[in-house]
Amino acid sequence: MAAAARAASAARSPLLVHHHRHRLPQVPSGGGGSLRVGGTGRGREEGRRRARVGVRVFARYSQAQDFSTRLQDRVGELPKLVEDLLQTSISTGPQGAFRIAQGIQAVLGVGGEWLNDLSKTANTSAGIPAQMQLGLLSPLYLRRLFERMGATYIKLGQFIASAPTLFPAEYVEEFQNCFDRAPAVPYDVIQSILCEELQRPLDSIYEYIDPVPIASASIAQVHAARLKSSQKDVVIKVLKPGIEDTLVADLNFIYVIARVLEFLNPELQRTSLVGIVKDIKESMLEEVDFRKEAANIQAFQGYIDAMGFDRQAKAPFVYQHCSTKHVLTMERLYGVPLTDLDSIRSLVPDPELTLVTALNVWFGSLISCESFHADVHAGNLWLLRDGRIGFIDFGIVGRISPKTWAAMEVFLASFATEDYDAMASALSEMGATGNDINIDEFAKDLRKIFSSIQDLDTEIIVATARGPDATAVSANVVLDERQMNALFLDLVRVSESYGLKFPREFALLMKQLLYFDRYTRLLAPSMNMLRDERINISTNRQPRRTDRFQ
Ligand SMILES: Nc1ncnc2c1ncn2[C@@H]1O[C@H](COP(=O)(O)OP(=O)(O)OP(=O)(O)O)[C@@H](O)[C@H]1O
Repeated sequence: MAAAARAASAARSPLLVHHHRHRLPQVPSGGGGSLRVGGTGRGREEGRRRARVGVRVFARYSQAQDFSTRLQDRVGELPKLVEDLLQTSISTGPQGAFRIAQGIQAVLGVGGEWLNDLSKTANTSAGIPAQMQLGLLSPLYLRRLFERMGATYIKLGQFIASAPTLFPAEYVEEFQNCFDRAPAVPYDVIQSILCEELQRPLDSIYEYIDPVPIASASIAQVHAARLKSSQKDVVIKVLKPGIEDTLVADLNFIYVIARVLEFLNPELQRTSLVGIVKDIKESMLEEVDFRKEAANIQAFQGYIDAMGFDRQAKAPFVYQHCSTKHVLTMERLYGVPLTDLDSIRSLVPDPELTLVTALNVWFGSLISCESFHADVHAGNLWLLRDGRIGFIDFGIVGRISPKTWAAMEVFLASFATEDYDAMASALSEMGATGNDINIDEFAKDLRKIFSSIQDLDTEIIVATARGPDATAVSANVVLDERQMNALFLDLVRVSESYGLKFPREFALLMKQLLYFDRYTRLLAPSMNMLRDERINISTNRQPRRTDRFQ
């Protein structure tokens, strides 16, 4: 029987490779005798039942043995792990314990919501709905938990939403809704942060500061102000108090979890979990360093000037003398979002040219600027009162490698000409993992996905044309964004089913293109953004005057 059990168990579990080294456990045998598989009638049945029990017990035992063997193999790495964890907890300080307490509170809060929702479904015959089955790990409840946990997790949620190549589609979709609005910090607190950061009396720098913020998100709060010296209108972006410590404590906590998980399960090293966490940590800490944002703004303005785009576009001027790591004072831009068609019509005679300009400036930055603006949602891309395009919020920027951009260009050209074979080849090039890909089949699947675009956007245009009222317009815009995201997720899902794995920069780029696609449907419905000869996507572009666009 032992041999039979071992053979049966080995066939099921790949973990049993080492089992010849271990003694078999004592299997409970009921009547005291040894297990028998053979025999007749009830006896044979009983024998089989016991054998099954034996196999299960054996498999569990084997897994435990296997686990401990793997741990033993890694004992040598233990000192490094302990040292790493110690250093991390020292750099976290007492804030760590405070955040754990807040975390428990958040888990209890969302746990209560889950139980409440669960009790509502208890009277129905359908059982627990699929979206609740994973408890607090279900996308909806995890998103709510992240929102309660504040800045780090909201940013993490936004990272998940922008990385369909790394996370499951349900989570990517749900985290699109990650709400980044937070209660405003009282003005007297903001005032004391400003005094401390700028090291001078505020009335020597600013003529006035509006105590009511223009915006308050999880990380920063923005106030309108006027400079004393030049009487220029500015905005002051202030990092909220305690945000950096919270971020460090949270990211250290996430790092510790990732490090321990990887120690316990070396398989995870292949998914480079710790590497991903390190990258997230780095990019988040960059976002709270406004000197980086200031540098991004200045690099972008430098690119605008160098390319002769200064009459078409601008980024806000940064006032260095009243900016620090945690305070960013910049020129106040006045304008309307690119989705506000009525206001745009009142500012420029031809909204289509506005869009052409925005596209040329942005596409040009992909190759001619050290980084590109990677968050061109309508709140960050404005038509200014003087007819120029204003780019704001350079907290998230991307950098694209020449290899990805080369494949991306072929991808965009094939998209414009609806050449799905070329698109399949370009995507295979970009996400290549060495697998053989059936390009014909892949191309057919891509055609199916992209043929849905046309229907989806017509709705938006009709709704906008008929509804002069702004709320109707924006309601449609939200719907549009979700559909576009779904489309992109489809693209990633189908590509992955062919074994492709895209770099994150591809997802970042696609997301921006989907925003631009939306603006195109709204501002220039008859224009094909990828085929229009006024729009220069190619890397062979030469710097030139672009006055003809406006
Ligand atoms: N230079 C500027 N001129 C005018 N308004 C500005 C300027 N910069 C920021 N704002 C206003 O402040 C808001 C928030 O600024 P910003 O986007 O930089 O902060 P954020 O915390 O990254 O916000 P979000 O996450 O919503 O993008 C903007 O949506 C805009 O209304």
